Amino acid sequence: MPLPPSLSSLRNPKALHSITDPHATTALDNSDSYASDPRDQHHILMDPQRCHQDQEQGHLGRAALAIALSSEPYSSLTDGGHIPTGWAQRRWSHQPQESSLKVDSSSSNMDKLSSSLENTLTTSLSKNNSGNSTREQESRLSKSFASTLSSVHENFAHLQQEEDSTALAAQTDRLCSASQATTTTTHAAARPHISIDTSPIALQLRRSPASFDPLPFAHHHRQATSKYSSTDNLNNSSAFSRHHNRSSCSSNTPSQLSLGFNPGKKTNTNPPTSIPKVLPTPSTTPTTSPKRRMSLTWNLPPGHPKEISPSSQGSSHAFSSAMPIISTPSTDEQDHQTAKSNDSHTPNIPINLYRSKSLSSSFASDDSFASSFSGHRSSSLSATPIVTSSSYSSLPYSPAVAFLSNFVDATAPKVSLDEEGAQVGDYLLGRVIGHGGFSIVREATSIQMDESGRVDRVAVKIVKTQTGATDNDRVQKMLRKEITIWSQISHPHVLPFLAVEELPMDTFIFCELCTGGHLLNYLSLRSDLLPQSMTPTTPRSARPLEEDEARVIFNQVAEAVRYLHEEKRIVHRDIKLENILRHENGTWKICDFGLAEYQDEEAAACFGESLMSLTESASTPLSSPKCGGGGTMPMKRGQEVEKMKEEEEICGGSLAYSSPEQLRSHKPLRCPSSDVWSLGVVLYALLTGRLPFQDEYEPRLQHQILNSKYEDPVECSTEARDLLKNMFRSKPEDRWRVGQVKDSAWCEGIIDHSLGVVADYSSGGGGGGSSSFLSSFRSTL
Ligand SMILES: Nc1ncnc2c1ncn2[C@@H]1O[C@H](COP(=O)(O)OP(=O)(O)OP(=O)(O)O)[C@@H](O)[C@H]1O
Repeated sequence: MPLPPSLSSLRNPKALHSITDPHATTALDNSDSYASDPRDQHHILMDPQRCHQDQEQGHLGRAALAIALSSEPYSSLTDGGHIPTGWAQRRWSHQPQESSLKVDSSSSNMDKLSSSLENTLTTSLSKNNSGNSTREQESRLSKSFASTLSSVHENFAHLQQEEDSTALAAQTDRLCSASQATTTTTHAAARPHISIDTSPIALQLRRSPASFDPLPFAHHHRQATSKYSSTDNLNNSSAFSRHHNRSSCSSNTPSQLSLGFNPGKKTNTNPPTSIPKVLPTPSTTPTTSPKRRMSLTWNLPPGHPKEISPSSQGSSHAFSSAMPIISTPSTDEQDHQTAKSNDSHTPNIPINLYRSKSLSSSFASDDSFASSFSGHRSSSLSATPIVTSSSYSSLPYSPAVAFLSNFVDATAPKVSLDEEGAQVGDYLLGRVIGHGGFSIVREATSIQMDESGRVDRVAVKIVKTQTGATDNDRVQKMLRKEITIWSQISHPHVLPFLAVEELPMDTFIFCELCTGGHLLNYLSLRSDLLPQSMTPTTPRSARPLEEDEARVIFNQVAEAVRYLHEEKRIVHRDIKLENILRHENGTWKICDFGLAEYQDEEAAACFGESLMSLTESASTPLSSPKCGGGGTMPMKRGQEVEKMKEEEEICGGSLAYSSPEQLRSHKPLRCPSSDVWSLGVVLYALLTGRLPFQDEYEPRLQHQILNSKYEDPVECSTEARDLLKNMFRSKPEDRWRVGQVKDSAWCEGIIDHSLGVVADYSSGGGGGGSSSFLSSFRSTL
C-alpha cells in the first residue's frame, strides 16, 4: 500500500526527524521501530519491544542519526509493501547505508556522539520517570545536554567539511529537537505553558536568517507569544537558561526560544558560538497562512510517566511544543469532545487538542503507552503488552501526525479538483447550480477582491476530460469548439465568457453568474407549476407573461440572436427556455454554445477555424442541404461525407424546439432559420405559458412540427400572432429572418396601428407604465 498522501507528499521528508514531542522523539531514537497504524495511517506508532532491543544493543540514537543524515527520501524508508494486519510487523525496512551517508557512522566521532546522546537521553528519561526530579537534577540534565550538543557541534564541524549543509541542517534539527523535548518536558512542570520554537519557521530562520520573511508567520508569532503569557517561571529556570547558553542556543525574547546553529558556515571548525535562533518580534497584524498553522498542546495527568516534576503532582500541566501555532487552549471536556468529533482523517486539519481527559484515559487504559515512553526500563517493558492502535483511540491525532501535517505540501489537493472548496485558477468552487448533458455547473468565487473589496461570484461549467460517453472524443471536440466560439463573442444578452482552465481531469469554463435562473424556471415559478409543466410530455401550461413583459424578454433574446446571425455569422442551434438565463440585474442572456456552429467557411475563418479540416483532396463542390435564410456553404464531397458521418452522431437540441427542416435532415444544419423557429417556440411559451408543439407521442409531435400545426393563441395580440405565424413558416426560405423579427410591429411595440399606440419596448427598459392600458386594450379586442 502506498504511503498515505499526507506523508508521501511531505515537502521536506527530513522534517520527520524534527519531531519534537516526547513520543515521537522516542520513536525516532528507535527509528527502526516506528510504524504506521493500519487503522489510521496518519499515526506513527512505536514498537516498545523493538525500542528495548535497540537500547540493549546500544543503538539508541545511532539509528536516528543515521536516518537523519540520510539523503534518501522518506518514501524509500518504507517497506514499500502492503500494510499487514498487525502494525507491529510494519517496520521501516531501511537499513542505514554507510555509503549514502556523508559521515562514517562507525567513526569514533559518531560513536562518541551517539553514546553521548544516548546517555543523556537515558539519564533524562530515567530521572524524569522516577518522579524524583529536582532542580538539581534538572540542572544536571541541562548540563549533560549542553555537553552533548557541544559534542555534536564538534562533529558537525566534520560534517561541514563534507559540505553537506542539508544533512547538517537535518542533523541540527534532529538533535535540537531531542534536547528541546527533554528540556521542555522538564520545565513543563514549572509553568502552565511553555513554548519553544522548533518550528520549521525557526529552522528556516536558523538556516537562512537573511532571507527569512517574517510576514507569513506573524500569526504564528502572535500565537506563540500569547502562549508564553506565563513567563514568570521562565527566568527562574536556571536549567533552561544555562542549557541554552552552554549549548550555543539562546533566546532574544522570552517568548521565542529556539535551538540550533547556522549550518551555512562551512569553514568554521569550532563549535558555533551564536546561532540565529530568534524569530522576529511580532509587530504587525497577523497574516494568515492557515495551512501552515497548528498547535500541539496537551495536558498530562498527575503521576503520568511523562510528567516529570514532583512539583507537578496533583495538578494537570501542559506540555506545549510550539510549532507554527494556532492554539485552542481549553481544559473542559466539551472541547475534548469537539476535538474528537473532528476526528476525520483529513491530514490538513491543523488543530490538535490533547486534553488531560483524553490522555489520562488513554494512558490509564493502556499501560503499554507508558512503557513505550519509558521503554528503557526493561522491567516495565517485559510486563507490558505491546502498543496497539487502540492506545490512541481517544486521540484525534497523534502529535507526530499533527506535526507532519504541517509539512504537507500546501499545494497538495485536499479535495478533488472539481469539488466544492477546490481552487481552480483564480476561483474557489462552490455549490452546484445546474446540470448539462456532459457538464455540471457550479458557483465559484474569485480568490481576489476587487477595488471595492468585493469578491466576484461567477459560474463555472465543468466538463470531465473523460465523460464516460462512448464518443468522448467528440464531446471534447465539441467542447473545444464551444470555447472557441463563446470566447470570441460579446453581447449584453449573451452570457459573458470569462476564462478557461484545462486540467488533466476536467475543463473549467468560467462565465458570468446568473442568479435568476433560466426562463423556464421563471415561467414555472410564476404559475407555481413544476418546470416539467413546460416539457412536451405534459400538456399543462404555465401562466403566460403579460405581453409587454414578454416583449422585453423576447427583444433581448432576439437581439442576441441577431448579433450571432448577422455580426458573428454563427448559429446557436439550441435556443430554448433553459438556455436563457436571468442576470441579477434583471437582464436575460443566452447561454450554452455547445452546439453553436459557423454558418460558413468565411465565418469559421473569422474565428480562426476552418470547416475544411479534412485533408482529403478536392472533389466536386457541393452545397449543404437547402435551408432558408442563408447557411449554404460549399463543401467537397469526400469532406462532406466525413462531416456528415461525424455530425450525425452529435445531432443535438431539443425536439420541441426543432425546426421542420432540421427534422427532415439527418444531420445538424447550420442555417439561421432553424434558430428563428426555436425563437418562435420561446415566444409562444412566453405568451401562452405552453409550448406550441407538444405531444407525448413523438411521431405525432414530429408531425405537428413538420406541418407547422400549432394552436393559434387567440388571447394574444394580432401583432404577436402575426409574428408567430411568420416565425413558424414550414419552409425555411419563407420564414422571417431574425432581423425581420426584430423589426416586427410586435417587437417594436406597435400594438395597434389604427389607434396609433406606440411604445418602444425594444430596449428592454420596461414599459410597465402602459401595461394595464395594453391589457385592457387587448381585452376589448
Ligand atoms: N452562468 C450561469 N449562471 C447560472 N446558472 C447557470 C449558468 N450557466 C449554466 N447554468 C445552469 O446550468 C445549466 C446547464 O448549463 P449549460 O446549458 O451551459 O450546460 P450544458 O452542458 O451545455 O447543457 P446541455 O446539456 O443542456 O446543453 C443551465 O440550464 C443553467 O440552469
